[in-house]
Amino acid sequence: MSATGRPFDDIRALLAQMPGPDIRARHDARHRQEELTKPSGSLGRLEDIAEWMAAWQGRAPSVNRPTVAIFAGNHGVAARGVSAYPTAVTQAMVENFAAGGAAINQICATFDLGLKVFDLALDYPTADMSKEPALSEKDCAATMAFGMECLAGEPDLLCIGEMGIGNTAVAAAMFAALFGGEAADWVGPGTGHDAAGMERKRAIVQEAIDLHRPHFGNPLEILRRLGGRELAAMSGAILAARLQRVPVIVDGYVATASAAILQALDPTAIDHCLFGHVSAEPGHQAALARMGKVPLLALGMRLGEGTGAALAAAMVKAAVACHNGMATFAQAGVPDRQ
Ligand SMILES: Cc1cc2ncn([C@H]3O[C@H](COP(=O)(O)O)[C@@H](O)[C@H]3O)c2cc1C
Ligand SMILES: O=C(O)c1cccnc1
Repeated sequence: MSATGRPFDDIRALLAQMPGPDIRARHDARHRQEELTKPSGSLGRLEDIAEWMAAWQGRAPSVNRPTVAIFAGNHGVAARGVSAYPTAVTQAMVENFAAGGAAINQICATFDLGLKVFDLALDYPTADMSKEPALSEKDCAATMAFGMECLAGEPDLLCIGEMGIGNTAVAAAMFAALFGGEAADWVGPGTGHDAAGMERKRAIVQEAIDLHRPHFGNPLEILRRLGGRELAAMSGAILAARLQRVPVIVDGYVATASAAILQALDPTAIDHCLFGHVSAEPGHQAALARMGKVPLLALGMRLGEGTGAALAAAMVKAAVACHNGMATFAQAGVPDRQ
């Protein structure tokens, strides 16, 4: 953290240092696609993915250390009943991740993905966003810096997921702050709510929107006032990945809110991100559309914990395997088009 200035100044300084895509590597990948033994363009989006990987890795694409990072945090606002489940589930699920009993463990095992779980002061929920800012500027910036640590194992493809009871309410408030509209436009059932639960969730998210509205012009203020620790850590992780030229796959509704903060700070800040799936949480499609992002998968999932991103990572691995392992027309002696 800088000795002078405000904690967020360091984040802004990093945003100013973001590398762009490697045009040469992308061009080389495009060229190779044309020589592989398939009709031109026939691998559809897999071809775009191979080029996107090359552009952000700055070389011929490869996936040797794909990693799912799950960030876990607790939210003061959860005590008001915005979730169908109790706050204790966050810690219990972190233990379940460690024991191998969660959906994400099985998906990672199926596709040979590494899994890292970062729990963020679970015994100390953030302040209730409906009453006060969830985090101080200092804590928010420090938590973003902590999120950057997930690059330590040098992943070459990073999937971003989260665990935090109540965080679909938090994400809904953040989307309203970033994209406009009211709570009703962004609040969905999350883990599942009856009509009364939905009504309560909407009312509480609306309180948070009304309280913090004067600050909606500043994306980092939105993150600290309405977000929480896992949201801040995911924003930091996505930014750090960019700085280290690591392509990112963003998970569902909640992880997308962290990416949206970075895009609001700089429209190019999430060009190295692929959106793994569209969640069944109703606001996710709307948020992705606002961000100009087309998700890879649509499986009707609404779990979080990195599951949609991890499934998409399997597609990225397949795209890169085709790109690197297929024979060219010349190698295979297959006649090219006339
Ligand atoms: C057992 C269980 C496992 C989960 N894994 C992810 N989430 C997901 O649900 C939470 C958000 O939904 P809400 O805002 O309604 O609380 C997050 O923790 C998210 O990752 C889970 C939720 C539960 C209950
Ligand atoms: O899409 C998500 O990220 C999501 C949806 C419901 C519950 N938790 C997370």
